[in-house]
Amino acid sequence: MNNARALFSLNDYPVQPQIIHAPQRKVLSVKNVCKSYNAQQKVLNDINFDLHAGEMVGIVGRSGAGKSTLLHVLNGTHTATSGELLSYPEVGLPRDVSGISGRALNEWRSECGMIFQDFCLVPRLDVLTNVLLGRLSQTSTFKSLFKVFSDDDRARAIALLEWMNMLPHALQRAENLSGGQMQRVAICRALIQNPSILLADEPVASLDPKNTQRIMTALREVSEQGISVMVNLHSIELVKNYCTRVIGIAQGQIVFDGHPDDLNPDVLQQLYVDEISQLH
Ligand SMILES: Nc1ncnc2c1ncn2[C@@H]1O[C@H](COP(=O)(O)OP(=O)(O)OP(=O)(O)O)[C@@H](O)[C@H]1O
Repeated sequence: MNNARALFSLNDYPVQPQIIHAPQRKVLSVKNVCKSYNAQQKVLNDINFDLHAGEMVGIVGRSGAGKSTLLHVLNGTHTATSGELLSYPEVGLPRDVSGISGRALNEWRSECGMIFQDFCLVPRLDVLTNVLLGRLSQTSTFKSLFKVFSDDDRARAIALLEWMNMLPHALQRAENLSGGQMQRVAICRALIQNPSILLADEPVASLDPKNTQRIMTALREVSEQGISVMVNLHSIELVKNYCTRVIGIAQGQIVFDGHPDDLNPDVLQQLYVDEISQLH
């Protein structure tokens, strides 16, 4: 069991953030990935990077640059038009997870968990059940039909909710939560799948400063436990405060990949050139 898999185990609870020093194990290699939704536009154009355990990577770029598309392609919700996504398991050989389907794709989506912009919670179900739904891909069809979850799953869901200060809301319907609370539940649901990679698509887009800080701190704690976190952000300040690495995308291409401290005015100009020129 690696650090990521040990995360939030009941024995270790409460979580003690563990500082992990580079270099870390490679978990994913993105090679020459392109994505087009139609013949007119290449939304992702020759994307290449390696992802390592425990990294907290901010993805930045102007609206429409391709940030969401990148996360969807990594998680398999959208299929890459070309290129490879090499997943490096703890044991065994790397395998290309682009273009997989069926059960293999479900397994990959558990391994590479995603928090979607609209949370994707089931409004009429309570918070605890919403978190447990994250276990469905690892539960038999019969059990998932009747929402039968093991005691271990329940205990883990409760531990995650407690970590996120959401336990008092466990029996409340998801539809009655605030945006920040929904985001916290969505994080718990992604984590109950024991991912080695966690993708978050603009998780603080509509949150107030307190909830923003809470969510970003939680994501950083997750990364400190050895899970690779990739998070789409519109705030350079948040990238500098929370991320260990930043990937800048402009028109579907990576134009910067490095430490947040190295984001200089030239890079920012390149990333946000259209938005800046529109202000003048
Ligand atoms: N499902 C889709 N079908 C067709 N085009 C799409 C689809 N999803 C995104 N696009 C287009 O791909 C481009 C990149 O969109 P994407 O959502 O990845 O950008 P983004 O950088 O995440 O933007 P934002 O910051 O506004 O969320 C845009 O031109 C968008 O219109």
